[in-house]
Amino acid sequence: MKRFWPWLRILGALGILAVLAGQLGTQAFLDGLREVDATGVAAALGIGFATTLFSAGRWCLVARRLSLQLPLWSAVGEYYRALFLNGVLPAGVLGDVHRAVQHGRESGDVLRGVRAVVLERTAGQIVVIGASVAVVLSTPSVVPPPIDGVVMVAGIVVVVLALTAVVTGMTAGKHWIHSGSRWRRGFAVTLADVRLGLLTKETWPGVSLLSIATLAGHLALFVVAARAAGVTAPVGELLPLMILALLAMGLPLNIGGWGPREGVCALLFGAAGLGSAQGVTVAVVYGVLALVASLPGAGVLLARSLKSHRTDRSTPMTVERVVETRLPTHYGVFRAYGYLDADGTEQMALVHGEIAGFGTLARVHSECLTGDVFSSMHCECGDQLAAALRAIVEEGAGVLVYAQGHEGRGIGLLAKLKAMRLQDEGLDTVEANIALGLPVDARDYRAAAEILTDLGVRSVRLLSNNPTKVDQLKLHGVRISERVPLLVTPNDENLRYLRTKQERMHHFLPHLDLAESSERGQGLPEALHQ
Ligand SMILES: Nc1nc2c(ncn2[C@@H]2O[C@H](COP(=O)(O)OP(=O)(O)OP(=O)(O)O)[C@@H](O)[C@H]2O)c(=O)[nH]1
Ligand SMILES: [Zn+2]
Repeated sequence: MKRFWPWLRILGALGILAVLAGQLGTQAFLDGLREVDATGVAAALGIGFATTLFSAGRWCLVARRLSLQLPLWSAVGEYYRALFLNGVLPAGVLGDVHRAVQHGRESGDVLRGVRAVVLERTAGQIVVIGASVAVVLSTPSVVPPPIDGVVMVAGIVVVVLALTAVVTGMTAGKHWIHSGSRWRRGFAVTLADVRLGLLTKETWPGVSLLSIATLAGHLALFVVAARAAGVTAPVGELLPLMILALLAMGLPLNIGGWGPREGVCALLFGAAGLGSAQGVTVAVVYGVLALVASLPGAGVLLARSLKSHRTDRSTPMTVERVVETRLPTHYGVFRAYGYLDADGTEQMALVHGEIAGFGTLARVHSECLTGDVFSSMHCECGDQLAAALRAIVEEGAGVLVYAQGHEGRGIGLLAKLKAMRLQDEGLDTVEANIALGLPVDARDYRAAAEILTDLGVRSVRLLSNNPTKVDQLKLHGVRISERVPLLVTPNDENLRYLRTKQERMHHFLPHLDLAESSERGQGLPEALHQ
């Protein structure tokens, strides 16, 4: 079924267009294509910019609430590219799928990235459905059956789903967040994201306003299309028809929005006495203008592919592989690779099993003498090192790069010890570095990135909770297909330190919240431990 669905959509859209062409002749379509002039193109680009800005703003609001970084201008670029791809590729959603997965990968959390896009698009659809219900209730005379019925059913479905989400979120969701079952926990996390992304007072007013502004932009483009097609009816008379046409574009049976829109316009314009053929012409002009409005997306697509082509060209390596030897450990047997980096620092990587070039499970572990060797409870490095080696062996293959020169987040061992003393006196881990006149994080990831490349790793599933580490490795050309959490149980000694990492350095440490809300001493769900 999955394989046939895209073809079914295309066949559905083509079917609607063919029926319309059969009944009304192809003239209405040809008229539509002919009516687009320079003024129409300029209006489309201007309105398109405004609607893209509003939609991208909505995406930023939702994504940031889900703790994903997303600067507005990069969101605008991605949105443009998605609109263009939605318009030119079959199925009408591939651009959005690409945007969601890409952003999720860049943020190190694919599922969250996808949820952010689904939520912001859903918010837009809910506003269109709400406006359509308002049309049916206020001017039922312009909505012939079966369109009125379909709109009301859509409205009821939205209300029921929203109520179900709220009620389940307040009941099962609350308990399932602690469940041992991955599926239940996934469901609870999704519900929590729906609440965070759309329903809290920090998001819903902004998301609603931006969705209404986006809808207003689409309607303005429709009015431009109607005027270009020679329709002189007052805007007030046209708006209800256009709202319903926009709703139809959300139906799955379309190609880049084409198909249902033309069908619904033919029906509605016919019922309003404006002529079915005229309706199809308006819909076709709208389709062409919408495609024009998305054209900057083609520019973004080109610019991004040129950029990735450039970064793909290999830059000279600064690390030198010096030695390779077998290293049996308590966790399993590894191959140890010794390198010298550009500063002459000795580096080492451990490889287990046959690593695939893509999606390799990898850990870039910053050296921590106190944690890794002496099992210090001030930080969680030692436990993470053990958990990472265990996870790699369990996986059957993977890499651990032990990054020397990263001690104390790059400030060195003695400075770290001083920072730890300041923390005993009450400063937090960030304030302590600042008080010493040192950077909060001075780590350089170039050598680690080059070692991964040298070992033939093309993309990694990175064991880390640190978004900056993800960004830094990407900056040095490492492709990160997924960020895999590496959570270890906190103890009384490091809870405050971990909280600071969560709050001030934006590390993803959701288990701290779970630990706090679960009964004291009960610990964490076992599955959270790697
Ligand atoms: N300056 C300073 N460095 C510390 C402190 N505690 C641990 N470190 C160092 O922090 C480095 C680890 O960085 P973290 O920020 O804890 O974690 P991370 O490696 O960036 O993130 P993960 O990949 O999630 O483990 C190690 O090199 C430790 O030596 C501290 O209190 N002050
Ligand atoms: Zn440490």
